[in-house]
Amino acid sequence: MSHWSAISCVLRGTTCTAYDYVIVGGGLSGLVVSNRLTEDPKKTVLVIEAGVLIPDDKEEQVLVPALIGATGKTYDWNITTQPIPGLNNRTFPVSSAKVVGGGTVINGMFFDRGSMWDYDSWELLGNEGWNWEGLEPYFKKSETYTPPPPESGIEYDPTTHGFSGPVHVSYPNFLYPQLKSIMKAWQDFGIPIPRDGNNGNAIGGFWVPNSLDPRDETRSFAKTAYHDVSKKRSNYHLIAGRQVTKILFDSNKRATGVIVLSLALFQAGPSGKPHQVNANAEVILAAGAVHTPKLLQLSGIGPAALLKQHGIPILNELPGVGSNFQDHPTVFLNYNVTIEPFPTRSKLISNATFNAEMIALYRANRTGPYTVSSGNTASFLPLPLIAPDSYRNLLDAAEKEGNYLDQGVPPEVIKGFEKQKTILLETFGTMHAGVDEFIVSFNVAPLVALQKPLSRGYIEIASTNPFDDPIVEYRALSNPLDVHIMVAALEYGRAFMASPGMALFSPIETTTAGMTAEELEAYVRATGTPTFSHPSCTCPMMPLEIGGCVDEKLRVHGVKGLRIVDASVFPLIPATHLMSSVYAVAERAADIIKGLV
Ligand SMILES: Cc1cc2nc3c(=O)[nH]c(=O)nc-3n(C[C@H](O)[C@H](O)[C@H](O)COP(=O)(O)OP(=O)(O)OC[C@H]3O[C@@H](n4cnc5c(N)ncnc54)[C@H](O)[C@@H]3O)c2cc1C
Repeated sequence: MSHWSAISCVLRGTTCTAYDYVIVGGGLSGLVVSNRLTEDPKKTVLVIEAGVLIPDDKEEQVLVPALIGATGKTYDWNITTQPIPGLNNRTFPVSSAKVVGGGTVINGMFFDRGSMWDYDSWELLGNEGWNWEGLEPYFKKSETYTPPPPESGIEYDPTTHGFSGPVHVSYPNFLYPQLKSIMKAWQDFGIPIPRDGNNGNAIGGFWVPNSLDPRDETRSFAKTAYHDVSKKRSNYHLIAGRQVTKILFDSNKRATGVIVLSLALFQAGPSGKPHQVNANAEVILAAGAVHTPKLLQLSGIGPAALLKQHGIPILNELPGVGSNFQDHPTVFLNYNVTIEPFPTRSKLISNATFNAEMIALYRANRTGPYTVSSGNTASFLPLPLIAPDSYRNLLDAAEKEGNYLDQGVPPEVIKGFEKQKTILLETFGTMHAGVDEFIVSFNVAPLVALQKPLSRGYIEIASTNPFDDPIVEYRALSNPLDVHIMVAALEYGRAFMASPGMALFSPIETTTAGMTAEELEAYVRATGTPTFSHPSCTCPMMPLEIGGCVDEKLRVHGVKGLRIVDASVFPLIPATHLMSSVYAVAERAADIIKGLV
């Protein structure tokens, strides 16, 4: 179908057989890119999302910040990891959203950015322009930032924020008072306190805003921010509840369209005819870090051995597809807080009367603890700060050791990892890289999350059935340096909890009390998790010869008319929660596709 017949088809409002751009995945990145592309009324765009479009009247659990997690697994793919040897062969649920809006519908609304080095390291891996300077304009473009009120005492840097973008970013009008005491204790303990952690200086402890609309204290997410604007445009179509099962190519390896199916049609066999949609310009993958590699592999793009194993004809051998999998492993320290502050989130849940009063307060005035989602403070700490006496030895040992990659990893992927490792180890010895996220929440529960893992996992298809879950092999803590850093982070966290600034809570360490470093390692392996809900990096933006999947214009190596715009293109996971970075990457991707970058 030509461009002009596609236009006349969308004007009739029916689902067409062809569009200029077909976008797979209506999550965070898919909704950003489709919105920006449909700014040009001459371009037609179809977004295909496997999950549902939540009706407006069913949204309270999504919109009310303190109800995060209330939808359970309703809007998730419900995949389970493979047993993880580094975590005592335990399995875990994989955080992967399945709904229009993707992760932004169910996430913790934490809205922070990494440090400059997090993004500059992407450029060092062969991606010109992908650095802090190149991304800051897109961080700004995506947000409407509402500064904290002066009486909150929170400082901010106006030069780094955007004030007219689609996503509302603000602080809740209620801040748990204990967070101020914890922030003061961080400062007294020697943790740097930058003025605004979102201005590229995300080293130390700082206040973190949320993806929160301050006009009514509700979640601001990709559906409200981007889709609700796009849907008023006649050149924008979205189909929900349908899965893309294959990308189609012509004989010149140009992506020409996709096959769309529902599970019911798939199960109906030959009588359940799949739907084919053609793309006149490009197919754009925005299916997220778990599903983008799966779809490429099903379509004949991936490691040759894997495709052969499943009898899939090789369209384009691309060893990096599904490799380089990263996330932020986490572990809690356990404390009894003898002088417990009031309120806490636990009190909200356990005290039915107080809870009823607070939800009523929120419904009536949009104030109180129900305006708070997952939190408003975090610290990102470099290795020389948390392990001043041992960091040099740890890095020297890691440099000499092997790569701890899985057996059979293709040579290109090994080369890419070695390059990443050199960059990481060099910077781990400086104050520029946050290796440990240390949170002490409003429940005064300390948690550490490893920010820059050296362990690498992978995503692989389990079969040729597109409705089968992919194999999610985390391989978390397979590299010993990761465990050493987590143990150092626990020891540092424990020293902080015993510091004078925390005495007002009188915290008493429980399970981990008195544990040696060896015992703490066993504790991490027995109780840690592989994820902070940040799966990423599985189709990295890097040159082909070092295991990359996409080039710096986000084009899939070796084929035409196919790009990736989601969290899978990060070459290295940044030391931050991922949402604002995915927004910025998707905004930049849209400008690249428009030819503006
Ligand atoms: C529970 C949870 C909590 C989180 N908390 C935070 C937080 O507090 N702060 C923060 O910064 N980040 C957080 N994140 C991370 C952040 O939300 C994600 O990094 C971000 O949403 C990733 O965007 P994406 O576009 O790559 O993928 P997604 O937003 O996941 O979108 C991908 C979409 O593609 C669809 N899809 C997949 N395969 C197909 C197919 N074959 N056909 C059609 N559609 C398909 C999926 O259903 C999904 O909707 C959290 C994530 C989760 C899941």
